[in-house]
Amino acid sequence: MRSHMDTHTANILDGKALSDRLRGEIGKEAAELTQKHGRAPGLAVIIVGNDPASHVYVKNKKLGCEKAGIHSFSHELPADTSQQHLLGLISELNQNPKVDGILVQLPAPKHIDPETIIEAIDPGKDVDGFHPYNVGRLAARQPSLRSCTPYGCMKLLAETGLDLHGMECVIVGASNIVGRPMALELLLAGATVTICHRFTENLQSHIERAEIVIAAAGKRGLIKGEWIKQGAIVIDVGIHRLEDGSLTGDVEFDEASKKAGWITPVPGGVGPMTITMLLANTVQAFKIHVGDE
Ligand SMILES: Nc1nc(=O)c2c([nH]1)NC[C@@H]1CN(c3ccc(C(=O)N[C@@H](CCC(=O)O)C(=O)O)cc3)C=[N+]21
Ligand SMILES: [Mg+2]
Repeated sequence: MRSHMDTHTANILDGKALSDRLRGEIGKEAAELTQKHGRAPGLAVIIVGNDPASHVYVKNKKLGCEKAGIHSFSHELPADTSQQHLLGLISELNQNPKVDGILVQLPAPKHIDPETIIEAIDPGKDVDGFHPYNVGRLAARQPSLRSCTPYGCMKLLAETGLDLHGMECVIVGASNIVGRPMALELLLAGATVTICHRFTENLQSHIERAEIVIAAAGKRGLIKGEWIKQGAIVIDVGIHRLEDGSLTGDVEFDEASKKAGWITPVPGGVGPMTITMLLANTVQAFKIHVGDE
């Protein structure tokens, strides 16, 4: 394999292939645990409203569960579901011994406060890793359930075989669900971390010195290919649907590929890994609940 410094066309970090491999391992472990404990790991998925894109994601999560031998419990609620009703359902699922993981698909309708919902989930069942308890565990270097997208990005980075200690990492985007936990993951791995966000001045100057770029701004084509440092690793968390139905990311892929040593495609990069880590977290939550940890 080529080293990360001498290429002119980037190596592809194939999230689909890595997902297939990891889901095979997760499925094997789920089968062993089902045999040993007499029940399968269970994931409850709640979706409020009828956003078509959200329904596609939820369908893919349920399909992923099925294939990995994880039982999925589906709760599809109308858009006018009250926050109180949703909190009642979460409380029931928190008590349900067959449910190891609870996921409330976001975004929820405007009359529902996502922070209140996330905090209502038992941290031991928070397979999204969004609860402040789980974010705090990661911040304190004692990770428990880790946020799926950053966790998936760490698995992709591990595929390069490179030691992350002392690497210059630049994250673009400071959201609760990607940028911030991503910084905590990279810090835990020994990297030097910069988070850029909407108030950052001269984004280009930060990208130009980055050995690892994590693009999670949610702005199509924000990261210009010519900014990328020769040989850098580029992880594109962005996902944008174009008018012709195709998907693209936050990075100018073709141009960036000429500079990067490694790059994730969109689709087929971070997206499948997010669902894979959700399945991994559900198996981990099961082990926590049955005391098999
Ligand atoms: N509570 C919660 N947890 C989430 O993890 C969560 C969420 N809410 N809300 C929405 C975002 C988005 N998300 C994605 C998952 C998989 C792909 C994925 O598999 N993408 C495929 C393409 C899929 C397609 O064709 O549309 C790919 O990149 O190859 C993308 C995005 C999880 N999210
Ligand atoms: Mg952001």
